[in-house]
Amino acid sequence: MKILVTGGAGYIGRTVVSALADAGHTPVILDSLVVGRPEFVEGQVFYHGDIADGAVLGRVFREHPDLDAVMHFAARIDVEESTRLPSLYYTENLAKAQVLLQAALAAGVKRFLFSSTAAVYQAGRPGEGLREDSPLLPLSAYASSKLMFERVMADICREYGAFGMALRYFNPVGADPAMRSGPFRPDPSHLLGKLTKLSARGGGTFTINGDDYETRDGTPMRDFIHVWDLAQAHLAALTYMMDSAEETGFEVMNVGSSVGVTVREFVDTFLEVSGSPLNVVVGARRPGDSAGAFADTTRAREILGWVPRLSLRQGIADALRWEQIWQDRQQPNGAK
Ligand SMILES: NC(=O)c1ccc[n+]([C@@H]2O[C@H](COP(=O)([O-])OP(=O)(O)OC[C@H]3O[C@@H](n4cnc5c(N)ncnc54)[C@H](O)[C@@H]3O)[C@@H](O)[C@H]2O)c1
Ligand SMILES: O=c1ccn([C@@H]2O[C@H](COP(=O)(O)OP(=O)(O)O[C@H]3O[C@H](CO)[C@H](O)[C@H](O)[C@H]3O)[C@@H](O)[C@H]2O)c(=O)[nH]1
Repeated sequence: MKILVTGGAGYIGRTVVSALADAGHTPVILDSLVVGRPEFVEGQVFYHGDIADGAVLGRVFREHPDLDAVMHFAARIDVEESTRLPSLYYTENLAKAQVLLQAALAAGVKRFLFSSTAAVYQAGRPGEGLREDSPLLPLSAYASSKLMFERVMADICREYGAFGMALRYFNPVGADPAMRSGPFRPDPSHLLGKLTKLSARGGGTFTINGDDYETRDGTPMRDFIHVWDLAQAHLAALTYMMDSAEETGFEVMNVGSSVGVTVREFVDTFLEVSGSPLNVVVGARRPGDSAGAFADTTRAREILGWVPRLSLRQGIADALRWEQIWQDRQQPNGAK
């Protein structure tokens, strides 16, 4: 199958591009490189442009009249930034996504897969997994823009007789196990990114943001999903949409490991896997943080036949290995 992958020069999109190619599909990447990396599109079918640029979209759909589906990853993803610049997030993640969706439908591409997020949910009850019908409470413009586009998609897919799916990712970790892609931001704010950078520097102090939450050790809980398992969920979703050939529909599905891991447990696992001599301290809560929860992935298991296979330890190990490779690639003359 031939798939248009927006955001295919980014972390998750590029990893899915590799998974698609490994499975014998043909990815066509559309990315503005506003964040994504030119290295990730070398050797790929690549269109450099914005997802809402009519001229670029015209070229993509004219030159690839045989596209079977769109996988839409392109977005702004910084939660904190979205609280400062909500208009940017509604433009990029909602308004532009609608332009892309309608261009795809007008070109006759009737299967559309969208990257949504667990950030749309209200924090769960301790010990209970979040289901797709659990209460929603997006706390940032980022999360709201994702939830709003889910709804736009549901309505427009029905109007056009198309099939849409939104995958709500929990916390992706790791890298392509074949090391073709991985996290690349120089100054990551998320948990594993920060730990990995400290470890690469040979040590330092890591601060746990609060230990007075209602969890088993007081630190927030998250559900970490290996990015390669996440990529496999996209393949399963693609097969499912193709098999539903004549159907109009819209499905929402959680993609997580179904295992709740606290920040403290995560840090301990990281220290074991990396062997890094980090100094771990407890600081204040991060504003806007929640006690968190984990995914109930019954729907993805039953409907897509998808189950995660890779452990958190492997996610951490792959992230560490990727960090080394990525740093070396950024220093082509061997200078460090
Ligand atoms: N990384 C996570 O933790 C996470 C969690 C939940 C959901 N998601 C979702 O997964 C998707 C991919 O995330 P990621 O981590 O790979 O992010 P990323 O920033 O690495 O990749 C996003 C890509 O989209 C491109 N892009 C952004 N705006 C564009 C535009 N207007 N036109 C064309 N290209 C544009 C960027 O250049 C980049 O290559 C996003 O939709 C994100 O909301 C990510
Ligand atoms: O130095 C740090 C960094 C993080 N944390 C804690 O680790 C947990 C996880 O934080 P992340 O920033 O890694 O991830 P979030 O669960 O906050 O989720 C956000 O980042 C995710 C990517 O990791 C997704 O993008 C998601 O949509 C977005 O809400 C939080 O309790 C956070 O406070 C620390 O204790 N210390």
